[in-house]
Amino acid sequence: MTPTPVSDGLSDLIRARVRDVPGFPQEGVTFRDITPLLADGTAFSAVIGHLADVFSGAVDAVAGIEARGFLLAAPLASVLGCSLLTVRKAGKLPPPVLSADYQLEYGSASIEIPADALRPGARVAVLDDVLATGGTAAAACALLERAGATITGLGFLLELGELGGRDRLPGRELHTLVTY
Ligand SMILES: O=P(O)(O)OC[C@H]1O[C@H](OP(=O)(O)OP(=O)(O)O)[C@H](O)[C@@H]1O
Ligand SMILES: Nc1ncnc2[nH]cnc12
Repeated sequence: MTPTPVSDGLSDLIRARVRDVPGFPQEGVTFRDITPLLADGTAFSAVIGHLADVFSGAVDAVAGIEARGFLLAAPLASVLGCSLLTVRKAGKLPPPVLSADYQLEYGSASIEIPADALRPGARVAVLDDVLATGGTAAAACALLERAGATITGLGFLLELGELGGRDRLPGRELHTLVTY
């Protein structure tokens, strides 16, 4: 993949458009709300353009993690002209599925993909809005690898550094646009 530094302008724009909400969804958590960024077409296009530069020519599929990961993965797959794969919360997909359980910063959950989602060796980029504890992304990578994927790298709009998500993803190529 192309090493693609995030420009100061893009980094500043993202920070300006992310709203911090202390105490949501529970005491002790500061929620990073990306909806103002999504509402700014210039900022959102710049984010997708940056991710396209990072993953251009390096992937066969982009996997987005439900729900907010879809918001990045779908436009990115469209720009790259590659497959879009949706990694869904449990119970949404018809069988046969592959599943993985994981812990969140505020709860636990399961994700699923269709059992025949990928051809063996497919090069996959995993996309999500936030890297927090890394549990979701680690589970998604494990699940996709069970389905035959080669994980090219992971892309995140935001990384919450103090939650140590990187440590759950050793040896993975991580691309985060802004770190808090
Ligand atoms: O690094 P982690 O600690 O695993 O947390 C990151 C995940 O948490 C959020 O999803 P959430 O499960 O809140 O779902 P949503 O996208 O449907 O809002 C976020 O969109 C990531 O998927
Ligand atoms: N603090 C946070 N803000 C937004 N999304 C999150 N996903 C996990 N932790 C989060």
